Amino acid sequence: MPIEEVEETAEAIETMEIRGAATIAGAAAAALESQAAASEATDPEAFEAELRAAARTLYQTRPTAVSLPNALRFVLQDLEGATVEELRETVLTRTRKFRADLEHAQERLGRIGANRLRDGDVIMTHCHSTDALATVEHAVDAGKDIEAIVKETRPRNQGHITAQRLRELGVPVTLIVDSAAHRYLNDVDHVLVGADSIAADGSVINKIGTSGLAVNARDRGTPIVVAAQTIKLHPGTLTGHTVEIEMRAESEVISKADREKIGEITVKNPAFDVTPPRHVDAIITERGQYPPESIVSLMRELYGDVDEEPWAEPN
Ligand SMILES: O=P(O)(O)OC[C@H]1O[C@H](OP(=O)(O)O)[C@H](O)[C@@H]1O
Repeated sequence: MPIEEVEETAEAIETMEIRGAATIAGAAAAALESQAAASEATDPEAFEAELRAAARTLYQTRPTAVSLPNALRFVLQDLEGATVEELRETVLTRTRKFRADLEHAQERLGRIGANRLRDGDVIMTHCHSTDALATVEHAVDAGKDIEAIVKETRPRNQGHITAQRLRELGVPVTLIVDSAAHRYLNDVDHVLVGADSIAADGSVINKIGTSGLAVNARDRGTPIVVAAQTIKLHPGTLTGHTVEIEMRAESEVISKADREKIGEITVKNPAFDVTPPRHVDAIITERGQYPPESIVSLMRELYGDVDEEPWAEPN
């Protein structure tokens, strides 16, 4: 049985109290760290079984952001240690490293992404991405004036979080409903979004509405830039796996009362969509800027072919 803190983290990820691909990964690593620190296992097998159970609880929360399994894999792959204490030390060292790397990567990605933004540029955002905002923060720190048109991002309105963070950076914000994006793209220099997963062919899996925005941006000739640390690279897609798109509750889209008033309808609420590489101009990572079609080389270098899940129950 995982400790209470792991259960609480899993619940918070599921209900989106903890959300955003990078934040989810950091929280999952922190939960594994707590599990390892609190474990009272007396033999290595029991300790590893506890960690695997904790990882499974975290893994089952949301299916699309690959940063979550990438975090779990970083911590649990090929665990080394002959005693519980050695194993605990390995896990604690890895979880701390993972969390520190996460912060450094975002900082570095931000510095690289800021090079694309020029003084006076207007960006359009979709959803709330800490990686995307890191690029704006670095541009602002470098003294550039940036303005933002922020899509509200139905149904959960994460655009409000983006608007608030941008205001904290002193960036002037215009909030629009999602369907107004095409109208305002003429005023925009870059569409700037994050990612939950990036597939080997360079497809970007991000908040529902990203692919439509990218099509509109192409129509208007506005570049679309994706800010995504390398923990968003989905190594399973190297071996033919597809990225599962999370379907969320109907209640996020329509209230029970409204639904009953309308009569018999089907409601669908996919949380993400897939933007093909031809609609993406650049993917900014902490390792540099990549055309989407060449991201596969970075994926292979960093992850190789990953097929196993180190948190699976042993046969
Ligand atoms: O890792 P960072 O850049 O913060 O966020 C990446 C992505 O995670 C979010 O998903 P959700 O709101 O958790 O469904 C958005 O789709 C956002 O673009």
